[in-house]
Parts: sequence; structure tokens; C-alpha cells
Amino acid sequence: MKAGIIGANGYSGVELIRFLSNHPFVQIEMLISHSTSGKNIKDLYPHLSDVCEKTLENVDIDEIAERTDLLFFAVPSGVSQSLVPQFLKKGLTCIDLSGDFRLKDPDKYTKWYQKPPAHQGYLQQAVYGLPEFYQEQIKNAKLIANPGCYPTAALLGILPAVKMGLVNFETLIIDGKSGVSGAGRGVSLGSHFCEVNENVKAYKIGVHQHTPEIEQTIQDISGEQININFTPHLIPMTRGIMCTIYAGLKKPLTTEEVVEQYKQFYESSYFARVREAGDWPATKEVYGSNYCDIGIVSDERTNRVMIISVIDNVIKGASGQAIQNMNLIYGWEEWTGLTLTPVFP
Ligand SMILES: NC(=O)C1=CN([C@@H]2O[C@H](COP(=O)(O)OP(=O)(O)OC[C@H]3O[C@@H](n4cnc5c(N)ncnc54)[C@H](OP(=O)(O)O)[C@@H]3O)[C@@H](O)[C@H]2O)C=CC1
Ligand SMILES: CC(=O)N[C@@H](CCC(=O)OP(=O)(O)O)C(=O)O
Repeated sequence: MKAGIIGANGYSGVELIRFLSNHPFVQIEMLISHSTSGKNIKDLYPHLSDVCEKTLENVDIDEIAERTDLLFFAVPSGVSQSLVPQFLKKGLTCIDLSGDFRLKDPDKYTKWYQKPPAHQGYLQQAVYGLPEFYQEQIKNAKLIANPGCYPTAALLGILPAVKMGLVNFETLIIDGKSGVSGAGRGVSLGSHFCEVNENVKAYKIGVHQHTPEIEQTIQDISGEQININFTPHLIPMTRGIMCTIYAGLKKPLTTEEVVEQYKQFYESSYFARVREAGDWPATKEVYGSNYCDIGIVSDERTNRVMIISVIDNVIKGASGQAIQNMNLIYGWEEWTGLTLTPVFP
């Protein structure tokens, strides 16, 4: 199978190159970039020397459609929606890492992304690429809306409790912390070393674009309307996301009881690892891997459950999950090319 990457010179793009270079059934056919076409990827990223030394190419719809079977879109929201439909019409499978096709309601996209939405038909066609919950739909998809990084960590943490009917939704609070690579390779004041180092900063409180994505998926799984409180923070590390989730329990349960239910729930999910009672995950324990690690505490004093969920934002939060989705579409084992042990220390 021949794959292309649009936005190959960004952080998610180079992670896709790393995984696809090790994938037994995929050949990287084209690396595409609009600002660095003509350059060799190894000159932009020397760590790819001898691994992938392809020249970046321009966006040429007909040529891309002729040479590739599947395209990854590792470009910003607003850009994907102008490109994806042209390739869908030519029969290619499209996996979009941006937020352009995640929200089913175009008005919500306009409100939270402050941009015009993609055409409604494509929003309806897109399958939300969270394999632990939408595996059957993903297998038949032509267009995948790969989840956002915070929603991946938050949803893998809370959705089992939602699906098993353990928690009250009106009390749901999600506190997210992200490493700086979540903002991409582009330079900005917010990701400047002096602004991030020795600092912890909350941002986009109450207006973060991942809020409606988390709400939409919880509503889809539960069938109930919900509004959440979500507060993202930028912290001085390169990779990793931790979401700490607080929810009221419908009936009292011990930590051991909730842990046991989560373990059973994720028994057949390769990439979701549930910790034993009293063991809480840290971002370094999933660094460089496609795992999501989940720790749970039931606070019997407040009758709340607290769930700690960690991922590598560029992998399970972006490129690794995109490869997992590709594997499901092509009928390969979901872990093909993704069985990397986390890098520690
Ligand atoms: N980093 C992360 O942890 C995560 C990222 N994502 C999403 O993945 C996508 C890529 O993110 P990331 O790799 O971090 O971003 P980067 O900023 O590192 O890379 C962005 C890429 O988009 C391309 N690009 C930018 N503007 C345009 C344009 N107008 N037309 C065509 N290409 C363009 C750039 O190429 P060029 O230099 O040629 O302009 C570059 O390759 C985004 O939608 C992001 O939200 C999702 C989850 C997590
Ligand atoms: C640290 C950091 O800045 N993270 C980014 C994540 C953006 C992202 O993944 O964008 P999508 O909307 O395409 O999902 C943010 O919080 O906006």
C-alpha cells in the first residue's frame, strides 16, 4: 500500500514518517509540503538520515491521486477541509489529523475554531478515529477524523465510566496538561523557551476547541446532553499529556471496584493499560509509545472518582493513532508497526 503525507515537515508529519518507515505493509510514496518542497526531509530533520531521505513535493492533486492509495493530512485546521474533498472524490482514503472533520455540527466548528466549517456532507461522512470505541465504523471508513490530543487522553479516561453508567455527567471536570510539542513546530511567543521554562500556564480556559469534541463524544456514547469544564495547561516538557478527570459517582464504589471494571472494559484493547489500585501513571511511562495509561482513585469521602490518563501527544494523540486507524481500515492487526516500548528514563 502506498501512502503520502501532506504536512510531512511538521512534528506529526515526521512522526508519521518514523512509524511508516517501520511498517511492514506500507511504502511511503510521497512527502508533501507547500513551503519546503524541493528540499530533502533529512536536511530538515537529520534524525531521518538513512531512514527516509525523500525529497518533499508540492501539492499536485492529480499526481498525488495517481501515486498514492492513502493520504495523511498533518496540516492545521482550516487547511485540511480545502484539500481532503479533492482526494476523496478521486477515491483515496484520507486520515485527517486536524480538527476540521471532528465536529458533526458546523455551527460548533465556527464557534470554537473561529473559521468557516467543512461542507456538512463530509462532516457526516467522517468517522471519529478513536479505535477503542469506534472500531467497527473505522474499518469501513474512507475519511477518518483523527481525535485531538487532549480529547484522546480525556475520553479514554472517562468513556468507560460513561458507558458503564458509573458517573454523573453534570459534575464532570477535566484538567489537562500538555507538553509544548502539542503546539507544533511553528515558533510563537507562547512556545518560546523563556515563556515556557520553569513555568506552568493555564490557557484558553472555557474556550478551548477540544471542549465540544469531548462533549460530542460523551453525548454520542451516553445519549445524554452534557457540558464539561475543561482547563488546559502548558507545562515545560517536550512531549506528553496528562488529563485528570473528576466525576461524581452514581453510587459508592471502592477504588478496587472501579479499577476492576476498567480492567475488564479494556481487556481486549491493546493500547489502553489500566493501573492497579494505588498506582498512578506519569507521562514518561508512555513517552514515545502509542499507549494510554489510566490510573483510578475513588474518594469515598467526596463520592467522586478521579481518573488520571496519560498519552504521548504526538503518538496516541496524533500520528500513532492515525496509524492505528489505517491498520483497522486495511484489516491489519491494530498494533502493526506500533509495538514500541515507551522510552524511559
Ligand atoms: N502536535 C501534536 O501533538 C498534535 C497535532 N495535531 C494536529 O495535527 C496537525 C499538524 O500538527 P503539527 O504537526 O503539530 O503542526 P506543525 O506546525 O509542526 O506542522 C504543520 C504542517 O502543516 C503545514 N501547513 C501549514 N500551513 C499550511 C497551508 N496553508 N497549506 C498546506 N500546508 C500547511 C506545514 O507545512 P509547510 O511548512 O509546508 O507550510 C507543516 O508541515 C494540526 O492540525 C494539529 O492540530 C493533533 C493532535 C496532536
Ligand atoms: C500545547 C498546545 O498548544 N496544544 C494545542 C493542541 C492543538 C491541536 O492539537 O489542534 P487541533 O485543534 O487540530 O486538535 C492547543 O491547545 O491548541
